[in-house]
Amino acid sequence: MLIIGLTGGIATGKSSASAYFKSQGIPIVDADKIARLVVEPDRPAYYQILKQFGHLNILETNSRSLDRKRLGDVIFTNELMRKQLNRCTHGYIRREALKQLIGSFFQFQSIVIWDVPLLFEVGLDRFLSNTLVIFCDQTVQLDRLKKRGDISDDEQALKRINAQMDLNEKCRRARYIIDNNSTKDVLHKQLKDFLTKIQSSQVNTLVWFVVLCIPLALTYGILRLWDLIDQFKYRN
Ligand SMILES: CC(C)(COP(=O)(O)OP(=O)(O)OC[C@H]1O[C@@H](n2cnc3c(N)ncnc32)[C@H](O)[C@@H]1O)[C@@H](O)C(=O)NCCC(=O)NCCS
Ligand SMILES: Nc1ncnc2c1ncn2[C@@H]1O[C@H](COP(=O)(O)OP(=O)(O)OP(=O)(O)O)[C@@H](O)[C@H]1O
Repeated sequence: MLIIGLTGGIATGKSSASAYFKSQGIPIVDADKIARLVVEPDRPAYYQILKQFGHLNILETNSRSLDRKRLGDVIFTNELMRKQLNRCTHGYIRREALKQLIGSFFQFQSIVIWDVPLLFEVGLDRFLSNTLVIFCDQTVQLDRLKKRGDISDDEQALKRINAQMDLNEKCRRARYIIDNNSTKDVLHKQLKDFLTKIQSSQVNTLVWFVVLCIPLALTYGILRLWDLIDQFKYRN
């Protein structure tokens, strides 16, 4: 199974690229989605966040859920707190992502897209030979970030952009780059060409399937057990 690490800057078009890949029948392991899942009330990461940030009013008014806007405002203006939040969440995000990747392997998928905004920041590129960066100029990025609605001014938007590795540096480290300065149609055309190129370079995966079957099944079992132990530990 070919795992393609998809990344970019905030609002450069990762989700738009993922949506295209999904429309082509390719499974997506989405780190942003997983990050939402692992902080739902009563999950272990939820309790860790409450312990670290509970004094900062980070719950929604009439529910036990995290107020994501408020937590975002806190961590995108404070590097130390951002690192603390990463420590509370990243281990759980990695574990869930690994489970989903193994799940795709056992569904005989030949390609999986792993959409990880912080792929280079957390060093995941060391394990992936196929990394794809969705790039656009910073003026376009700022414009798209503000148009999306949750951020109103340049200062706030720049804080979010600067909370990540410089996009040009990500492009330097990537194996493939897609320029998303133009329309979505142009983006889709480039992604189509990318898929054609990558599919033609695939080797026969049957041998790998046989070799990896047992170790991956064991890893999956261990990850499930680890989840159960964590749930039990935090509930009591
Ligand atoms: C801060 C939170 C609550 C804001 O939630 P919100 O719904 O407003 O934004 P969302 O989760 O959709 O993220 C939007 C984008 O922000 C950027 N981003 C998110 N977290 C981080 C971070 N810790 N550092 C730098 N950039 C980040 C990414 O580009 C992401 O695509 C949320 O992003 C979060 O829990 N972040 C910590 C987990 C994490 O690192 N997620 C990124 C996936 S690895
Ligand atoms: N080529 C394009 N033309 C016009 N709008 C675009 C294009 N690509 C993306 N957008 C828009 O820009 C915004 C950001 O795109 P998208 O959500 O795909 O980025 P992202 O990298 O996944 O963002 P995040 O880092 O927040 O998860 C969205 O509103 C999207 O519809």
